[in-house]
Amino acid sequence: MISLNIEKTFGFISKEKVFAYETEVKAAQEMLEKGTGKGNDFLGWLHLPSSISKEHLADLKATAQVLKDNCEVVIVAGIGGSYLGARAVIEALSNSFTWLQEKKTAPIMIYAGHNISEDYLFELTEYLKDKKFGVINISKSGTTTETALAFRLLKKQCEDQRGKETAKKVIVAITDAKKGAARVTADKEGYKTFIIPDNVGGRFSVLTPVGLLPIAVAGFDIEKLVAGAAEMEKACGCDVPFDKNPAAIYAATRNELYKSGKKIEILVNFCPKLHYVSEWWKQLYGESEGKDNKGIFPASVDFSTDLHSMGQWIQEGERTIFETVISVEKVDHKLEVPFDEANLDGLNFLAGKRVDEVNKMAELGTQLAHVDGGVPNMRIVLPELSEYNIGELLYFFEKACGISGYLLEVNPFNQPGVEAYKKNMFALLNKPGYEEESKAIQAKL
Ligand SMILES: O=P(O)(O)OC[C@H]1O[C@H](O)[C@H](O)[C@@H](O)[C@@H]1O
Repeated sequence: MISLNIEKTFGFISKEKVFAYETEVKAAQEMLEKGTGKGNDFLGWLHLPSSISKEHLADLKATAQVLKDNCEVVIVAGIGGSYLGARAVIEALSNSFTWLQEKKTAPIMIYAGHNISEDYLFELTEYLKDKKFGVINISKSGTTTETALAFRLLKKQCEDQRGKETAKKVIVAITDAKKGAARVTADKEGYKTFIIPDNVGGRFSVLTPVGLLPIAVAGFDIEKLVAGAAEMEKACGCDVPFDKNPAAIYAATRNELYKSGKKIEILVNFCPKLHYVSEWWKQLYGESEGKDNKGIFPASVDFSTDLHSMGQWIQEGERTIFETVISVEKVDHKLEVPFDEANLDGLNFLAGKRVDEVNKMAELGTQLAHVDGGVPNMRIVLPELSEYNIGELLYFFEKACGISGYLLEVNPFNQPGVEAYKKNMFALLNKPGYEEESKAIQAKL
């Protein structure tokens, strides 16, 4: 089971102040449970893990098998909540060099629809020219420009290369039950589809087919992932006392730190496979809390890599930051530092030690240095990088985010600010229906 340690924040905020949140956190928990808070039509994620049926998982696994059997490469087309969860889990669990391995046990997973780079899309379509590829087209609204544009290209290429019949088999759509262009296309073309429930927002959708299908295609055990999340659903439940409830403690601690002037939270890992877990976490907290001119700014670093770049800022820059470190207790493989007779590099003091021991000392040394430098530090320990532990971690962050947003008194489940750039982009591109906006924006240029 994953665990949370907040001891290293106590030099900056007091334990009493954190525990003083107990009543407020309870109220936030009850608002989530009873659906009486802001954004209460988006609470479908709350009891999602415990409500996923065996039949649903079997359907996802069967579809994943069709893609595995018929594709060397699968493109996950989506943006924001429609791709980050899948990518976070897949990269956390995959071999670091999976796409270079000769013997493949699952299709190569590639992501698209999360940018509008012509070079990215050109190079992708070039690469796919001699590949048997399939596409998972993911969009809750079904109208997101980035994803729709990539899918238009990929659909055409898949049909041209593999024929309409095969394309129908290897293209899967995950979208709204009724609305949106992705739904219209899927129904017209006869694609296999999965529904994103109305009451689950994009950034909370990793345990819906949005995350589960790509994760299953990549060869990972979605039953264990869901079981881990369900375990955490229990551990963070409304009935669990404050001092035993990790989501409650995390939400309270970060809000108290925020009140004390720590405006930026940096999510830290010492394992590059967790890079996209941080990207997922940034969307979860950034879109949920950054509104009404409030909210902790969620940032992330990969250590020890970024200790050689951002380390200086974190150690001695403006003291408005705190860190939340994700630490992985047990690594998957064993590699010892070899003894070298000549010792030209002077590394014989490490000979015989596991590489992970060196990494763990880097981690401990960093924590002590940053705390000494004025950076409060929280620590989340994952026993190992497994489906089960990752499932726990995802739900822990989701639940804490719901509580934290209510503590901050914002609606954690909307994202009105995201529309501003879209409106301008459509006006600049003369999208039908944006005639007035087009005129207004042209006048500004
Ligand atoms: O799934 P979609 O409707 O395509 O949305 C994808 C993403 O883009 C939107 O603009 C929102 O900011 C995100 O919350 C969402 O996850």
